[in-house]
Amino acid sequence: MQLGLVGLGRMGGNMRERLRAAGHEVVGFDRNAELSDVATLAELADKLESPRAVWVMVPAGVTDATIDELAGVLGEGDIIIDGGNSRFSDDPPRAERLGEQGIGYLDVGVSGGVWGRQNGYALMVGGAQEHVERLMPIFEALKPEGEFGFVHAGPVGAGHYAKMVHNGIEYGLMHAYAEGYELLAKSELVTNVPGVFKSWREGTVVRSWLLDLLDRALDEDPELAELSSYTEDTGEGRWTVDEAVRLAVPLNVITASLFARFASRQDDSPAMKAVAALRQQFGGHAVRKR
Ligand SMILES: O=C(O)[C@H](O)[C@@H](O)[C@H](O)[C@H](O)COP(=O)(O)O
Repeated sequence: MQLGLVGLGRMGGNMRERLRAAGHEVVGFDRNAELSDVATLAELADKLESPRAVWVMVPAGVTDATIDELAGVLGEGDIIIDGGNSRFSDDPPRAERLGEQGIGYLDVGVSGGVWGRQNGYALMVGGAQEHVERLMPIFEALKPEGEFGFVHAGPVGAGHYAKMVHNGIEYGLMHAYAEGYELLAKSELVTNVPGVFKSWREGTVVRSWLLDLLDRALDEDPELAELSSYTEDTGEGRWTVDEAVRLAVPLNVITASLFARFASRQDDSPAMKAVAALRQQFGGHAVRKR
């Protein structure tokens, strides 16, 4: 089938390749003319037969502006799919705005990163059944082969909600492996830390794709000596914790792993300076000066 694809960066560009390899006709647009198949969104709309489907794969900050611009060149019966990491609460107002023009909307949480082109992308979809059915050939081509990797999770917003929780789990899992790494690296007994992680890849209870990727990273740099510990986040973990607060769900592990990222950005901790100062005040305990 035909699909418009807006945003041809690391994710969108690879998705275009996977879809074309499956026989779909993809018309891609990107602000970077070198990546783009067409010069404007209007040209993209012209190249597609009605009713059109256009998948948006842009960074979360520019999604609404992109969708609004796109809505200006689409019309009744068309569908816009947002496959970026948008906050789930942005989806219903978007769907309502588009619905006033007769444009359908699906939100899709897409997981798989740069490996998706080869392994397929796990898809978590929110929206109306009739819209999901229309996009099924595209979903089939993008998803991994096999039984799993696709869910119609619920109405508009449910796809991004499922992806948000997925990413919260991702934070927690990564952090558990990371803490195990630090303890092994500090131990006086274990001399082959990369070897321990490698051995865990088969047969153990903790084998997983993230573990495989940590093994890969340790193959490249056994002591992670090249890296700084500074770790970014792009919002999904914060939204997960916001939801946990709203619903009073005790998200101990995920919250701790989010806060560990914040701590990773500090050269010095103002909070721990305050603790050191207080110990000195009440107990005369020694402090270290800078
Ligand atoms: O499932 C995935 O493919 C990843 O989760 C992907 O979506 C991305 O790498 C994260 O959004 C990074 O999120 P942070 O920047 O918050 O770690």
